[in-house]
Amino acid sequence: MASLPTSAFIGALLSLIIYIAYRKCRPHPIPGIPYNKDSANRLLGDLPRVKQYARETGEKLSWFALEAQKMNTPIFQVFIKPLSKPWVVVTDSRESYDILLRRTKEFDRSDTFGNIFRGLVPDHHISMKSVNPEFKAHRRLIQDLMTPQFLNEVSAPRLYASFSALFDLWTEKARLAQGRPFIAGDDFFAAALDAIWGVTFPQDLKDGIIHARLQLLRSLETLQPGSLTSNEDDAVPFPEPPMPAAQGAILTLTDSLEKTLIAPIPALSFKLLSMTKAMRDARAVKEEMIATELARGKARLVEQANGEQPATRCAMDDILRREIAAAQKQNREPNYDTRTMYDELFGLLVAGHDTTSTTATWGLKFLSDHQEVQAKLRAALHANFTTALRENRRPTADEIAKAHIPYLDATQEEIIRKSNTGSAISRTATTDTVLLGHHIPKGTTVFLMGNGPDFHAPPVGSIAESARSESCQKAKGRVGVWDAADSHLFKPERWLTVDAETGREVFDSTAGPFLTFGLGPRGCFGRRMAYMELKIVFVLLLWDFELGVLPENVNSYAAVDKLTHQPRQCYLRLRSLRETSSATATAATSGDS
Ligand code: HEM
Repeated sequence: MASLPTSAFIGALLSLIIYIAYRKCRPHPIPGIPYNKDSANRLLGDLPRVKQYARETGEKLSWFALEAQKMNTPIFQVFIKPLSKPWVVVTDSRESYDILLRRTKEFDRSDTFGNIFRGLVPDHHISMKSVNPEFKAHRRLIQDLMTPQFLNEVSAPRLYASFSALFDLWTEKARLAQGRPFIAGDDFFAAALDAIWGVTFPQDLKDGIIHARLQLLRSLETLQPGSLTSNEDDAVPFPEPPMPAAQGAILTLTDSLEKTLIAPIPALSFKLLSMTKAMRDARAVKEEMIATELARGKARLVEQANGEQPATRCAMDDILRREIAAAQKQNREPNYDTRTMYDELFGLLVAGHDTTSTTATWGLKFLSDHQEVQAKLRAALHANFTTALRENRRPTADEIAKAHIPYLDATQEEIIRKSNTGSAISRTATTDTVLLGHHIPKGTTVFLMGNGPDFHAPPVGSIAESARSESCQKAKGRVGVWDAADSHLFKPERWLTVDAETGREVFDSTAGPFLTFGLGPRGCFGRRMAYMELKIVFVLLLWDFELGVLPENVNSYAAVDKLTHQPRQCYLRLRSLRETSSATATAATSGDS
């Protein structure tokens, strides 16, 4: 047994070791940048506060915006990852634009953002640094997918067909619901998945989720007894066919991505998550689906090269053709069954459906709540698509693509701005640098918030012009600023101005800042497709329906931060405006399967 002085010595030594370990492990603030003092004294830093906020609200990223307001500063630091550098948060649009557009040598794809995807799609370019030669090779593989030719010839017809099918489904729902509200968000997510699936693989629309839902509803004369209550504000439940296995797998896998967003050790959390049966099954289904599609694609390309089939076009076939061309140039055999192929293809499905559908579902809510915007936009559409109106049909994909309607552009941009689908963009400092006069050590993650001060709320704090970088000072005035009194409101008119020469109302894309797609060389790759998709959606939606005012109990603006910032509730109360039967109109206008 140790004598008393020895025990005291061991106790003191242990206390010292614990104290040194605590000093080492607790957050180490970057000098000069504001932070929460209590958090700096906690081993887990700000993490417990964010987690509590997330438990209470379902949101994570709005916590950062609120923190800026509480501290009244456009730059501060938070301690989210134990044993790691603090994250620096910026809520100033000029500085954020400067980092994303002009300081790309100092700031690259962030490790935090990359880690979200690294577990699920380790070989997708989204998690790679821009200086990685692999990044450029991956981008070359998919570069054609956002060209006007691919978008107009391949994407547009498929997007048009998928959303026409969705609106056919909603015509049936409107008929059966008899003026009552119903859940619309889930249908929209399904339609967006059908759409990007059909752009990526040569999938028949009839194998999609919406077609199955439509078939089921068309077979119903009326709903089950009890579905329609006497209260016209009660939401109507609709029966749903089972989710096809492959699409179900994609949804399970997409949902898993959000779990690593604020995990202390993202790789470990993803590993643990991957061990669950649901994830193992989903991954197996996804791998088999892509393997089957790749095998069919290869066979198709051989037949096409032999002149046995006309050339098909979908994203996968384009990517395969690119790989063949690259292999020929490098005098090697083409590599089809690579992780790169699997991950880039899967990445299109994930990045291409969750984001657009989140944005559009917010749009459904804004339009339902702003009857005046809806009426004005519908009038603008009727004034523009006069032939379609006269012929009592939907505008075609081609007519929509060619239309220039300032109020449509303005409404769409305002939906994108207000949706906050991507609420924050992050970058990692690739070198020691300076931000708003503060030293930023190499390796620090910087969060550029697009959801609070300066974007949707009055700016906070004040910034001396001399504290800004030279490039930021030079770019002053290139993008407008929002009126602090109404930046929180949904107001499409903020994007309109009068052309001094013609006196006409025009859309001004630089009227003010938003970060929904990120910006710069690592901004959203699919932005053009997203714009095309949203344009088709909002034209067809307002052509086909009047979106009624919703009862309060199904019209909350509460959100949940998953991979995107999604509304918790997305209901619609629809009145069909189409005089012809949906089936006839679709056949006449889509010109697609
Ligand atoms: C409204 C729809 C969309 C929104 C709001 C959105 C938002 C974003 C955001 C915020 C980023 C990160 C940007 C940054 O760090 O600066 C991103 C990246 C990306 N998005 Fe989108 N996106 C949308 C649609 C799409 C579509 C349709 C596709 C493809 C079919 C797509 C593919 C990608 C890819 C591949 C990246 C990674 C780019 C890179 O790492 O360089 N996105 N998107």
